[in-house]
Amino acid sequence: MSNDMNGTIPKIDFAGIDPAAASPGDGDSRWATVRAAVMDALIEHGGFEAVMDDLVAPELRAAMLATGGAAESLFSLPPTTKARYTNEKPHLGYVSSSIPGMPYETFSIMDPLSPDVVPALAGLMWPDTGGDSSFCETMHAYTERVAVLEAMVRRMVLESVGATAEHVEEQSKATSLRLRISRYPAPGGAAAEGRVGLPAHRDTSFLSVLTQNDVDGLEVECGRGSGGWARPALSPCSFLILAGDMLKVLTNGRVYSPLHRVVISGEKTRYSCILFSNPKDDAVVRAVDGAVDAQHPAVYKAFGYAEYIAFCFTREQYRNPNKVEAFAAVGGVDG
Ligand SMILES: O=C(O)CCC(=O)C(=O)O
Ligand SMILES: [Fe+2]
Repeated sequence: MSNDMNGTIPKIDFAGIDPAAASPGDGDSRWATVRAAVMDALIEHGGFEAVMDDLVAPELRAAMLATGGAAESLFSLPPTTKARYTNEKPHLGYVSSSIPGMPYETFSIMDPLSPDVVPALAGLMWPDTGGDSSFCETMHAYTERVAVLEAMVRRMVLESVGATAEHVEEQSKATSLRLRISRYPAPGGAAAEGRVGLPAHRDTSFLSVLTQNDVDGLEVECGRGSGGWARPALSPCSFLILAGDMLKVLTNGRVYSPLHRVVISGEKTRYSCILFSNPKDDAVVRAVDGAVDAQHPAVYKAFGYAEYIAFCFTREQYRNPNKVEAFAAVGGVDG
């Protein structure tokens, strides 16, 4: 697709980190080592591949993403059925791309761990059976496991910029999760070079944790835009972590929010599953106290997340790759 595909992003092994430990604490040297690697990767590239063998059991992963799994069963429904999953917000619910040559479809599910949310989706999709219980169980179990990794990485970042345990806790309460499941049909021989499945953009989230079936496609800019593009080949036990614009704000600009895109080639349909963490709509987003000092003056003004999202969806801003700078940079746009 691009002539600049020579980038790489770091791979970080989470072995030895116990996600069940309520309080890994500063005395835990393995935690501190992984935390330092996470922070370096997010500062340098805004993303990394997390390898965590025991986070999601192979059967659960297959039930979600393999042939016949929850993602495939959802997208196999007739278009009129899928279209029932609507939301008044433009980025939520079921969306199919209206761009010719880009037959991408996605379900964006707000608060996927709230007990009624996935059953409500299943009830709309399979009204005759009142919702499919194995679908609901798979979606819930999968999201719960990936959320453990998301919370760990967010905590590592916050600790790295001086947040106290209370602040980490407070920040968690102001965070909501969104699950996005997407399908990118195989272009087949017609697109030997690859077809853009999703144009380059930055995520508005704190963090995005991505898994996929066995079809690669995600490309990430490296080195804060100066290191070429990487196309990580994800293994079944790896998770691609990307920082979004809101994490950049929390860390007072230290963490980078990389451009990324999806480019599809080959004969096999790609399914991806992304867990996003975002500020709640009524949250005020501002840098963590410890991230602002004499050496690091505030880069962004504090702002309401709902106002920011409304700004992102205006016609003028929709394609702007530097929305957070346009909205909240101290002293105007500074890139
Ligand atoms: O589906 C993917 O691989 C990436 C999608 C993405 O970047 C997004 O939904 O924000
Ligand atoms: Fe994205």
